[in-house]
Amino acid sequence: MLLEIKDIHVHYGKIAALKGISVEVNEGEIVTLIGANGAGKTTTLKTISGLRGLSSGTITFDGKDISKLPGHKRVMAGLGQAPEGRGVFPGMTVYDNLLMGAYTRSGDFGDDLAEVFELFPRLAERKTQMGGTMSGGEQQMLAIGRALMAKPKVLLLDEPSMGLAPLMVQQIFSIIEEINRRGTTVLLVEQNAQQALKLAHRAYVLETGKVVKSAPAADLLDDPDVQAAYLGGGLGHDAPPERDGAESRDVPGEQA
Ligand SMILES: Nc1ncnc2c1ncn2[C@@H]1O[C@H](COP(=O)(O)OP(=O)(O)OP(=O)(O)O)[C@@H](O)[C@H]1O
Repeated sequence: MLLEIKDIHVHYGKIAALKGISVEVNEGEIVTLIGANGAGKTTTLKTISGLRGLSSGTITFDGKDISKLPGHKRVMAGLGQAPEGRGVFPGMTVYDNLLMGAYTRSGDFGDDLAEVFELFPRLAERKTQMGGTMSGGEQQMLAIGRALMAKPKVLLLDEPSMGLAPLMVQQIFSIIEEINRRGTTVLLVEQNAQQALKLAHRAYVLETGKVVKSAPAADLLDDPDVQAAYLGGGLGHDAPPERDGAESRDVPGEQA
């Protein structure tokens, strides 16, 4: 197992946000955490990346206990993050934003930059544009591209679909699938349960700081409780996900 979160408890002051969450991520998987607002999804991700401290429990990554490691050392160990709200540096160019993602590395990263531009042709076109003037979807691409520049083993994604038009959500999700196909493990937090369950291999459902279900994502798409609570009251799903990623490299230039 590549990443194991075991029985973590996290507090904001006296408020218990996570009450014993356990999540496992195997190498090569896309795992998603879904749940209502306030369930603890973002807090789980922040705790894994080191932005929040634990009250108890352990986080093991690549065989090592990283529970007490500072955030930048977790990035160096191979945990990359595209945070909620994207965190793009608004006054820096797209190119410089991407270089910031490689700050933990030494040596040549030209090949990685070329790969990011291949995955996101839009970023290549807009290299010299200021990050803050990019559209919402483009900023999401930039945040993911920047995280990839650290060459992560696991990519942590916090609500990449937030605020984006459906077509842009499709594009971002097909690129995430392609990134995974090329070898990066993904832990995805999503409000958009339908899309997340179509993309992921396995999923955990969080409610008020606890895991209430975990199963293969396809099973949860068919689960009546999950449909009622998170999938628009049983609208169900349509076509199965594209798993070959064939279309993800020549994404048409849509605005969010
Ligand atoms: N900085 C904070 N201070 C106090 N309480 C917080 C803070 N951040 C989160 N919480 C609380 O912790 C709980 C979990 O929040 P979290 O943001 O992890 O949920 P979430 O599942 O990601 O929700 P959303 O989908 O709305 O982002 C909520 O009750 C929230 O109010």
